[in-house]
Amino acid sequence: MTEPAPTRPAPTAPAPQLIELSIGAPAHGGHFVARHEGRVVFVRHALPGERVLARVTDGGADAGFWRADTVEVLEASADRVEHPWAPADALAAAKAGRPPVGGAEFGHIALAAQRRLKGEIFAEQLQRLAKLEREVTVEAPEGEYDDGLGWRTRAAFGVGPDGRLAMHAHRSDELIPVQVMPLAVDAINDLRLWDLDLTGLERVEVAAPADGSTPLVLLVPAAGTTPKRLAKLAERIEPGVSVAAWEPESGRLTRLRGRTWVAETSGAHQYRVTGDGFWQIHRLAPATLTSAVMDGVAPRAGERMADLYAGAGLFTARLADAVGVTGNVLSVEGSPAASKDARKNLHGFGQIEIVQGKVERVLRSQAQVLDAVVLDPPRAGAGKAVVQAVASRKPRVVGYVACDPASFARDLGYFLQLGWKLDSLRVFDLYPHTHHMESFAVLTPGTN
Ligand SMILES: C[S@@+](CC[C@H](N)C(=O)[O-])C[C@H]1O[C@@H](n2cnc3c(N)ncnc32)[C@H](O)[C@@H]1O
Repeated sequence: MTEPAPTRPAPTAPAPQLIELSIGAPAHGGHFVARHEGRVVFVRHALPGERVLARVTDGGADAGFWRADTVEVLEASADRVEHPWAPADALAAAKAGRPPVGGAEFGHIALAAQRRLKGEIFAEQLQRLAKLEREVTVEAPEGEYDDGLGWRTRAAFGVGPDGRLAMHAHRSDELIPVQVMPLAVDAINDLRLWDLDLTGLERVEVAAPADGSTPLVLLVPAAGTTPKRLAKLAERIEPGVSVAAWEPESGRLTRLRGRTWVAETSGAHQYRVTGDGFWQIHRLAPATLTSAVMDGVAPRAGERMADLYAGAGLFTARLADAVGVTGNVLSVEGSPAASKDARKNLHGFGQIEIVQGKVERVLRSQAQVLDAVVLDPPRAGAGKAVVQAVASRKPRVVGYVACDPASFARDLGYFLQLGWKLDSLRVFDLYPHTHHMESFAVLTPGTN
């Protein structure tokens, strides 16, 4: 089952506040399916086979389904463990009379069971959306800590009305104070942002490269905050860290101290990533995914390739190394800032053509023949038009990196309809303690 679309008709009558439920299968989106008087309830913070008391967070007499958060476990699964992060622990939060923060909704599940459940969810999406039966095993990235913590090189925080560091509850505007975030790398926690009075900010975002190079703190000002106040705030942040003011609506990025970008490393390459530009979040993701892409697509010297949704050029550089000076890599990225970074990062390669623009438009305007294509779209996936445009270039192989099993399965369905087959699929647990996962599929022309 898939997480339902966010918009539903407004309920006209209130649901009971607390209900007792028997928990069934996992559903995509971090929920588990239960039924109450015949109605489907999507329950968070539970486990299959459990009996729980849950608070209805979204429901009404005429609603097609309800949502609920577990507040007490009446019969626990053997896979239930102590949550590693108190603000995200639903049971502790219920006792304290507040909702849990989002971002670690699988923390109550043993890591091995998290991966097993993710495999089941992925397989269900394949079966439902691509009509493909396949068992899915979820791999831990090589070098992962055994507690699955300390992986996030990027973190975004809110600021509470008292000026303290906070995070949002799931699907809510409510801000819950937070301190140490155990999912983050040490360099983020070492900043001790929770000690600061952040009044005047709406949000703080931190990027801390896995190789230990200088972190960047982005201060997102609340309306009316003066440049003087931002400069004062920047002074209070640990020395040796870059600080910039960032206004997401205008895209304006103002240097307050150090640089407005971080230097990331993957293999022999260095990448500049400006502001909130995209970089894979797990400290091991760049190596894990690059190695999967290179093994799966096996680029050959002299080939013509495309790296679509290329970001700062993580895969482009490695593909260019492999095809060499007689080959060619078309690197397409939609964000002007990320594309500018890619231009800087890849300027040493004569065989790379960087194009800034939407993939769907660029593919329409370029008639280049392609031997192989790598695509790594955002959560919404590539969509039918891009799949058709890619397949029409008749590449020998397509490598599809995906962070959402539902949009991937939908796009895979389009490839299958066009006479392509799924050669191999790897799913990686690059978001431990959350319901998210990352996958890499190798697709080739021909039928399964
Ligand atoms: C999941 S990230 C992958 C980036 C890169 N492959 C990496 O691993 O670092 C997706 C990228 O696609 C870009 N993007 C989103 N929609 C796009 C579109 N329609 N056309 C081109 N790029 C797009 C985003 O700006 C983002 O950089």
